[in-house]
Amino acid sequence: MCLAREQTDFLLTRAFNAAVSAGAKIYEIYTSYDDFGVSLKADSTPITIADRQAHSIIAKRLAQTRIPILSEEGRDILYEERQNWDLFWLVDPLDGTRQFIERTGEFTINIALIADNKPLLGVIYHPCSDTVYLSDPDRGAFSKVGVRVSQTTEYTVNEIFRDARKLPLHNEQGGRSARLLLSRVRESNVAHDFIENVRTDHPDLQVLEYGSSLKLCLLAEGSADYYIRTTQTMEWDTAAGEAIMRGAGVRICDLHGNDLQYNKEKLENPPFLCKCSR
Ligand SMILES: Nc1ncnc2c1ncn2[C@@H]1O[C@H](COP(=O)(O)O)[C@@H](OP(=O)(O)O)[C@H]1O
Ligand SMILES: [Mg+2]
Repeated sequence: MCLAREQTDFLLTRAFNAAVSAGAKIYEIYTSYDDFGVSLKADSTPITIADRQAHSIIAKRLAQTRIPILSEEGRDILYEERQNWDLFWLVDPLDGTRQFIERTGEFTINIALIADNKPLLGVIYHPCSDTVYLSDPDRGAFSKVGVRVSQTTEYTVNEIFRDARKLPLHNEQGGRSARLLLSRVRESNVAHDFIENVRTDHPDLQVLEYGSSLKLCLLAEGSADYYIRTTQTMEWDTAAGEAIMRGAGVRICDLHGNDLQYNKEKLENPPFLCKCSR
C-alpha cells in the first residue's frame, strides 16, 4: 500500500500525540499512585490501571483516523475479522508493565501503523526521559528529546520534526566496546550460546539488560549493536520498534534470517535477532 506524504504526515501526527497523551496519564499514575491495581491476564502477564487507561486514551484518539486498532489491551478481535485488514494500528499502550510496577523507568508507549502486514510508521514514547522515537517512510527515523508529558498535547508535524535528531545518532561504534542487549527476563541457552559466539569476535563485549522496546530504540540510535530475544514477545512489542529501526538501517529477523510477520493468526513473535551492520 502506498500512502501520500500528506496522509503519512497526518497519521504520524495522530500517533505522536496519542502516545504522548497516554504517556502523560501513565506518568501521572507512576509518580502519584501507591497502588497500581495490578492483576494477572490469561497469559499470566501483569496488567495495571495504567495499561487500561493508556489503552482507552490511545483508542479514543486513533478512532478519529477511522483505521482499525489492534491493541495489547484490545486483542480479542477475531482473526476472521482482522485477516483482511490492509491498514491498521498495532498498539502496546504500556510496554514494560513489569518494569513500570518495579519502578525502573524502563517502560514505553508503542504505536505502529501496519500496511500490508509490515510496519510502515512507528512512534515510541519514553516518558521518563521525555523522548519520542519515530519513523515514517519518507523521512526515516528520528528521536526528539524534551517532549514533556501532556494529556492535551497537539503537536503539528512541523513541531514534531523541529529539533528532531536523525537516527542513527552515531554511525560508527566510535571506539566503544560492542554492546549486546537482553531483556530483563531470564534468557535461554540458545541466547547464551549466541552471546558466546559474538564474544569470540568482540572479547570486550558488554551485555546490558533493559525492559521494553527501549532496546530497539537504542539499536536505532546506534548506541547498541545486537539484541537477541528467545523468550516470548508479541507483535505489538516489536512493530513500532521495527519501523524505527528500519528507518535507521537496522534489521530485525527470526533466527533463520526471515522477516517478522504481522497480523498472524497467533500474534506471538518467533525468537528474533537484531544486528546492526553499520
Ligand atoms: N509469558 C509471556 N506471555 C506473553 N508475553 C510475554 C510473556 N513474557 C513477556 N512477554 C512479552 O514481553 C514484553 C516485555 O518485554 P521485555 O522483557 O523486553 O520488557 C511484555 O510486554 P508488556 O510489558 O507490554 O506486556 C510481553 O508482551
Ligand atoms: Mg509489550
